[in-house]
Amino acid sequence: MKFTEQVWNAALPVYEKILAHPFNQELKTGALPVETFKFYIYQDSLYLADFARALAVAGTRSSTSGELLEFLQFAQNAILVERALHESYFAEYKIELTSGKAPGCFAYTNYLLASSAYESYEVAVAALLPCFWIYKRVGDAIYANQTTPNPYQNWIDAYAGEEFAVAVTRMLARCDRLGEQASESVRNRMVEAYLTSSRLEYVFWDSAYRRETWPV
Ligand SMILES: Cc1ncc(CO)c(N)n1
Ligand SMILES: Cc1ncsc1CCO
Repeated sequence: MKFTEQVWNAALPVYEKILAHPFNQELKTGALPVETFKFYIYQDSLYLADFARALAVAGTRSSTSGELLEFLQFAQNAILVERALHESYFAEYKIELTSGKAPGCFAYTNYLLASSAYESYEVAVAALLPCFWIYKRVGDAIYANQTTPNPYQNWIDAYAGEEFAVAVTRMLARCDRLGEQASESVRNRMVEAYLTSSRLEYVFWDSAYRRETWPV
């Protein structure tokens, strides 16, 4: 079985919970409170900044310049997407939040940064896959069932769009190649990393929905 098929099946219950989460259900109908969306966009800007670093670091751990280039391009896009958030949503919604990472964002970004530096290249890449693939699937599912007009149309269009799809396809092909070449023990750790990041995707959305703060 292809690596991506294997992990999709392994994390399917997590994906289903993500899709059913009230954050995504309300994003789809447009009923999500704007304050919740602002909190999410702010956390996502903090996320994307570290996600870009983790992509770049993972790239440096590969053994080919083709892979390095691929991950540096992903990293560059993540920085551009982060900057676009400032030009669009931060300006439109006058987001001036300074609270820093909520616990959910903190957990996810630090997991990605740590795996990119301290896990093997293959495991680091597997940890980065849900960021692409789950967002693509969530974006497509919301796009197909959305209420229009929808105040969150731009967000939906970005993740259901062609440009994002190209990056996701490249990442899926990369992961299948790595999974195919990996030893059984490395492949098992890749599956585990994919599952952990999938859970952290859920945690991130849930944190945004609750506008999570530190308990102390
Ligand atoms: C939390 C999170 N995961 C994935 C993506 C898409 O890369 C994003 N923007 N935010
Ligand atoms: C996965 C992902 N999300 C925002 S940018 C990016 C890398 C795509 O090039």
